[in-house]
Amino acid sequence: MNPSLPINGPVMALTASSSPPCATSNNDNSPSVTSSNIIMGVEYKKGVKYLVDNSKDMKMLPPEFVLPLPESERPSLVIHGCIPLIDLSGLNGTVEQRLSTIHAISSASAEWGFFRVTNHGIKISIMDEMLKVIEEFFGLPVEEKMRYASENVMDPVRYGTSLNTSRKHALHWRDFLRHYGGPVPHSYHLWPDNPSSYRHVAKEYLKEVWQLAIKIFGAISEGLGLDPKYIERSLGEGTQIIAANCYPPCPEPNKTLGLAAHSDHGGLTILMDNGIGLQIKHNQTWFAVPHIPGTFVVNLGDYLEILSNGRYKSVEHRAVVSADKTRISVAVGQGPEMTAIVQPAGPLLKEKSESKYRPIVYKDYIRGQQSTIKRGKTALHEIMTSTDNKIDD
Ligand SMILES: O=C(O)CCC(=O)C(=O)O
Ligand SMILES: [Fe+2]
Repeated sequence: MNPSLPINGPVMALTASSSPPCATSNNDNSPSVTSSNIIMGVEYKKGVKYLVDNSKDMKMLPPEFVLPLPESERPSLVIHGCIPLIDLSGLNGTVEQRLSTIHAISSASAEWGFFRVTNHGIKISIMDEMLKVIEEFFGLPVEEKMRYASENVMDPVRYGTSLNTSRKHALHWRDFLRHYGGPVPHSYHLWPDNPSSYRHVAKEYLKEVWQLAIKIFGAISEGLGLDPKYIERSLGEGTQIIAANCYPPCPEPNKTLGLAAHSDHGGLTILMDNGIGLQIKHNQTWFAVPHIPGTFVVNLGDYLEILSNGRYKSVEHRAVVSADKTRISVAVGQGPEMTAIVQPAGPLLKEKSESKYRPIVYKDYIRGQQSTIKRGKTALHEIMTSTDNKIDD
């Protein structure tokens, strides 16, 4: 990568299910997990689904999962509606339509760091197939999933639960499968081979998602006044990471989270799911993201916040859980190649001293961000303020 490089639509009515939260808190890191790996007689590292399936009649949330959330951060304290929705077909339309779509993407990126897209060009059939193989994966016997178990955050393929189980932290109600994708699928031979169609379907899906990301990166580049290929070029060979999440039904959903508040490390995360659960923080308020089949949710990650020198903000988001439904989400992050130096785009700075972020190698940033049990945007704030390039975890 070149070292100098590193959402508008119908606005729905606001309907508050309760008053909006106002305080930000990232304090979900109380060390409440005991050194034992056993919860209710079950090895919790095998996953929340395994725990639920093997603890008869779980009526209360095991204390290890109780997150010390202040009242204002409770999952049910959320606003519904008002999420930007962008019709991407405008990018292939007339000059006016293109400009108006680019404008919509720029303003959503600046105001929300988040938007939803329709007419994105990815067939519904491949989206459905991808969701199906992920559902099948999480439904496999635990021994099969544990073939991919790893606590090393940099391993190319990982099955696991909560955040980072090598560190003590209050547990999160979530199992995950993560692995690298394309654009060059180096680790393809390590991807799950069960279900048997997994590799084929995931490869196809990840290729399509990468192309969609490149289209949106182009619009974002133009919106920033950069060459349309600027961000694409900054990615070099690029890194794509899929994080598929499974959130089983939870006995006391208001006391825990599937995934605590965080921002993603890459440029753009493109996400689909099979139900509601994603929440995003906007103006210090948590908004519930509705589930609209056939559309994608697009999150701006830290890489774009840094590249834009803070003009666009990576969105803080979290996943809440439900009392009666299993939710699956498939989040795919697109970022630069691992050795890329992440820093603001040269053409956006008149003087070097205008840079608000210290340069950092992308791999080091991911390692720090994934290892930390501090949540929110702590990793990003640390590279804004620290005098060295190390993220303190
Ligand atoms: O499940 C969700 O909606 C959020 C997933 C997510 O934020 C992630 O995997 O980074
Ligand atoms: Fe995320």
